[in-house]
Amino acid sequence: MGHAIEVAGLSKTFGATTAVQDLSFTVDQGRIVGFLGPNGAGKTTTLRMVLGLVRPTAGTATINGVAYVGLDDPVRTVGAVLDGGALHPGRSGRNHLRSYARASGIGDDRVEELLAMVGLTDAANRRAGGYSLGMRQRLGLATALLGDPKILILDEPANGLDPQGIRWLRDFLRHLANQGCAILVSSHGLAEISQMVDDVVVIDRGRSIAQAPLEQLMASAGGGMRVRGPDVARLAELLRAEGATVSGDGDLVVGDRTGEQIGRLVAEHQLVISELTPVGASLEEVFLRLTQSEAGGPS
Ligand SMILES: Nc1ncnc2c1ncn2[C@@H]1O[C@H](COP(=O)(O)OP(=O)(O)OP(=O)(O)O)[C@@H](O)[C@H]1O
Repeated sequence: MGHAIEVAGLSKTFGATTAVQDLSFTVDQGRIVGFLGPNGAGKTTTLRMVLGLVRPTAGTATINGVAYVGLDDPVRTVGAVLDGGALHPGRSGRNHLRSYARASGIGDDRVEELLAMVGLTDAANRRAGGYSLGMRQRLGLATALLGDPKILILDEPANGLDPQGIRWLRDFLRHLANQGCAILVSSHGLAEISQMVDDVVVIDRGRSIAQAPLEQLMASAGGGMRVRGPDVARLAELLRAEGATVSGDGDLVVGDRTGEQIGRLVAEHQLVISELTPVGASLEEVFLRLTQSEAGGPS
């Protein structure tokens, strides 16, 4: 089966500005992919190209193998929230959803189902203009999900959410992914979405600078993994034998293995360790290091 979302050699220039340059990545069913980059990196432009709102200068963006404009039933195939979900401030949350539902031939029972899913049933008759940012984000999500799409594209969904809101979003998106949804979420900060994504695509000035499962990215871009415990000397031998970078005597610092890889080796050889933790670099530092290492120019 093809990819839910596939971006291949995608580029977009606006006059002299190159917003996106030769970008390629995929999103598969059941995965949540974080699309990361500082402000102006080209995230929104990319999402808009995937959604057929901006025409690429070069390359392709497809949904289930076809361009968005060629989809038979876009509302039931892909849901998107751009701009935090634009809404009519005078309308109630329920009427907002009903108007979108009617435009797509979707019944009012689906509206009620979604209000309950995003926790807005009690606030459904209040003016959406008076909603908190978190409530507006949830109304946007509900709108995107009206057609029960299996692909979801969210531009900065965590923006402005408090920790509780971010946690709610994380659980909500994970639930959808577990049901087979493919989800692409953009963010300008890694910390905001680190708890909710499986894989990350990092872009800077329109170009991809890293693509990997989050854990792998942390292991390679961060300060490594620290291991403590009675059997670290034996573990160091084993790791060196398979070519890993290992430093330290008492505590080991392993530069290029994920926690899972080290854990497997420990289990395989029945070693005893007391601690296995990522070293030093916070998520934000990892992200800054990745984006700054590119600042010297193309390699
Ligand atoms: N319609 C447009 N006309 C001209 N330039 C544009 C247009 N849209 C985007 N750009 C430029 O393209 C670059 C990428 O912008 P884009 O909005 O895609 O970045 P972003 O990563 O989404 O950033 P942000 O998080 O700030 O929205 C920026 O330099 C921006 O000024």
